[in-house]
Amino acid sequence: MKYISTRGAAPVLNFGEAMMTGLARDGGLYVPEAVPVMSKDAIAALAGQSYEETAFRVMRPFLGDTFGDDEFRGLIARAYAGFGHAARAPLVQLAPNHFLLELFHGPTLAFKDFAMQLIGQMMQAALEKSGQRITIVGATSGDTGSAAMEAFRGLGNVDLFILYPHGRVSEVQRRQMTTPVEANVHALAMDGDFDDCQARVKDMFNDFAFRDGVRLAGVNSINWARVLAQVVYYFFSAVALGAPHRAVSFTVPTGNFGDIFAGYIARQMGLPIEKLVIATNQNDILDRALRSGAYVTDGVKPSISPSMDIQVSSNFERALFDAYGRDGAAVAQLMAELKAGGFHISQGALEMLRATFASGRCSEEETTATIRAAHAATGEVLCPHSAVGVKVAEENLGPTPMITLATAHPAKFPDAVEGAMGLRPALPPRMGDLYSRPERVTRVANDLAALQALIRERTGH
Ligand SMILES: N[C@@H](CCOP(=O)(O)O)C(=O)O
Repeated sequence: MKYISTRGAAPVLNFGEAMMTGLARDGGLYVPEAVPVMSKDAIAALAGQSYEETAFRVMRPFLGDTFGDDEFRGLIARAYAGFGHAARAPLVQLAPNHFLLELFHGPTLAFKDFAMQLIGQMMQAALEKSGQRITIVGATSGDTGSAAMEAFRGLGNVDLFILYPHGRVSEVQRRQMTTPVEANVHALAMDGDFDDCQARVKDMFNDFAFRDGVRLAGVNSINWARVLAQVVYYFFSAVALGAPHRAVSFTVPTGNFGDIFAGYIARQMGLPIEKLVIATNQNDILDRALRSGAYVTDGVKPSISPSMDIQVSSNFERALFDAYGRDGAAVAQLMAELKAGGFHISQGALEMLRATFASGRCSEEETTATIRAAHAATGEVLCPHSAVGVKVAEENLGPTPMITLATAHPAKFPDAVEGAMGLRPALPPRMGDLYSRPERVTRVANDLAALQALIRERTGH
């Protein structure tokens, strides 16, 4: 299995190399040269299997010889052992044809744990073999950062730096990043919004002297391994509802486009997915782009679903690569135009995207109303991101079962949930002392050179 860049001008890599590389050296994102297809029988045989076994069978064809089978099974087992639900990703029924996939039973209470716990294991195994030490720099609007801290804290061969937008994540998210005591993890509160944080991370990857000097790696969904690990729960939930004999649709609360792109890969692998519905909050660039063809940034607006406060959705580049017939030069041109504010998607590419994705937007008031209504109707307490998904899913219900991804636990956003339904969701007992733990954070300016100096100093490079 080979991996190529969406901009067509970076070395072709194997899985292990792509995982440790993060962003391609031409600024693009790695994707498989060809997506392996699972036969109908192989999908049917996933029925009744554990989450771990499903992960093994779905991911194995993408790995080449990076890990042996027994080794990979061991990594998967360790990754999911700490989840707080025996099913790992339980399905809850909300309405006759509407299901919620609870992806918040991992250690940091967000869907990011599914991939981050596993790539933590995979990267650690790869580093033990190579004897290397790496520096991971990630950007977060709240959930990726906490999941990465949890997966990499205390590892001897990794220094982890997480950039988050100062004042724009929930208190629980912030404390999850600022309270780990291990010296190898660093929370950096940066001036600006998530797009600024993500842009500085990409700048660091595009500065080869810095990148090679600190041995830079990434754990955002620019890293293909992150996306791949998220493909698994599409299979797991769809099979539980009768795939491959019955098609399903998914609605995905979307910010950086990585989670829904994982659904797109599942569809390419042969999972019968009828519709993939993009659900956005008031930062609705993806919904606008799909409706009008204009992908134009408009400034990030803070919302009660902060993890989705994003305008530049990194993984949309992967979808564009396919929509433009895998023409790397065309994608590179679009990304250059994006730096200047935006671009227009060609008619052919737009038709391809619309054949796969639908979209919808949820305002702040609608998010609050959905939290309230879902609780009254079903007893389910939604986080604001999941509420965005449920509201948009309700507009897209039809004869095909709809699965909405519940991306985070409501207790990560207690103010928003309490504001909506008058009840303050409690953190699980194991996190009960989160509010009393001392915080450790460095305030940083949105300044590439200063950030690089700080990282060099702390890593000794
Ligand atoms: N919503 C994310 C933003 C980063 O996304 P990623 O999937 O590329 O890591 C967050 O919560 O940090």
